[in-house]
Amino acid sequence: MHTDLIKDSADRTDQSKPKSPGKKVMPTNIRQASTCAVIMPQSKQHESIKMHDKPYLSVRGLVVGYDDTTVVDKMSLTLQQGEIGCFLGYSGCGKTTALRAIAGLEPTRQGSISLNGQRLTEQTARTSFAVAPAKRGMGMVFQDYALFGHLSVAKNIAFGLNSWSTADKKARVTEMLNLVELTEHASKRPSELSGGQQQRVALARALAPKPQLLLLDEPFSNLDVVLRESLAMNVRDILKRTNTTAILVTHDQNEAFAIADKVGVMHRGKLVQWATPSELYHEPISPFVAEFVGEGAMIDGIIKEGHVETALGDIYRRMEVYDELGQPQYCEYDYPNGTPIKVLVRPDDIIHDDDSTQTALVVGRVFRGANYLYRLQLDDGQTVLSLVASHHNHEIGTHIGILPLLEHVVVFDEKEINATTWSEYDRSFID
Ligand SMILES: Nc1ncnc2c1ncn2[C@@H]1O[C@H](COP(=O)(O)OP(=O)(O)OP(=O)(O)O)[C@@H](O)[C@H]1O
Repeated sequence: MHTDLIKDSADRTDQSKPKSPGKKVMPTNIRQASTCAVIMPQSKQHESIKMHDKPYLSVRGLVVGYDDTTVVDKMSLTLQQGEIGCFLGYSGCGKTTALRAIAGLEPTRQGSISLNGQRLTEQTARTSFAVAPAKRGMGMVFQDYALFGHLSVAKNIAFGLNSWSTADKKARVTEMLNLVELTEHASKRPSELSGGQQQRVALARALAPKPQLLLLDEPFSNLDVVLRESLAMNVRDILKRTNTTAILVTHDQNEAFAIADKVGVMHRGKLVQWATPSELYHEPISPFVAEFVGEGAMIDGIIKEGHVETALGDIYRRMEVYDELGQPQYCEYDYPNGTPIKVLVRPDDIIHDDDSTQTALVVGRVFRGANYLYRLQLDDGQTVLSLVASHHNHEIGTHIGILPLLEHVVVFDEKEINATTWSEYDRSFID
């Protein structure tokens, strides 16, 4: 509903609308949604700004399946050169199949893939062709690294450089060893290295031939959980230094957020949302994404004139609206009074404040080192989460003061299919 194009002719350039979403100014002329231009989340806003930049990687309507089962269902995404993308989702949702299809290792049933201006595959009613995997200029890093156990680290890295001159090959291997900080281990066999070091050899081997696109399938899954996030940051650093465009598959959200510029949440073969980590967290497009990415709670709300009533208090609404150039505008939404909605409340939206008159009952807590994650019950029985510095140690069964900061919330309509990002009005204009 709200994410669709809404017809406008009236006054797209109305000067009464504030131009910055951060600026707390109430529009003098509150209007209905039907008089506004385009309503879309910020993720789409970025897309619209980049609309005219030709993407480096473009996947359009990709369908992949086995027998009569569709495993990847109309996947579309783009990446600019040097960007790192990631497929994130539960086991069996189709991440690896999508990656393998991009590599050309799985036949596609529909759709097209283009990389660096070259069409790699296209399956339509009229055309059907696919470039062979070896000719796609892609590198792959597998879950088990697939290193050659009988070859040294240096020879593993040189493996894909057969067509290079001896001098160029030597220089490239030296450069790669340096990049992944394994120079002193050049003559060792993979079995003499730690898991993290083996993973870096696999990365260096895949990067050595300068692939146009690097594909990484769960590259950290064999490693210590504690090390994964820092290794993911390390890999990101290497990819950024070499301006490598890459796609990674993982089911670990922290890993995805640590490494990727764009994360695609997959659910039952569909790419539900393709956006930056911050957009996924703050502007999830559906309740599935909201619940899958990050922690939080959905609480009930009801539309009333000028605000939304919730158990945490009233939220005064201002829906963010973007014109066709992606510039923020403001607009009233068109939910009628009395419409029930869901409001996404993240743990950082609920601030603990001993002086607040609003309180909630502590019904659970998890120690997280620097923080406690408290589960708090509101007066009407609904629960929310709150991140509180760990020196505030409150027992289960006690009441603590809370200050809800619902200045920027995501709401879902009653059918739970449409998300809208709202900012709060400055209440002083309304009181
Ligand atoms: N070669 C195959 N033949 C038939 N079905 C397959 C084949 N490969 C995968 N599948 C099925 O396709 C679905 C998606 O598999 P895929 O490996 O892409 O999922 P995934 O999201 O990568 O899972 P995981 O995180 O467990 O690796 C699964 O139901 C799987 O059983």
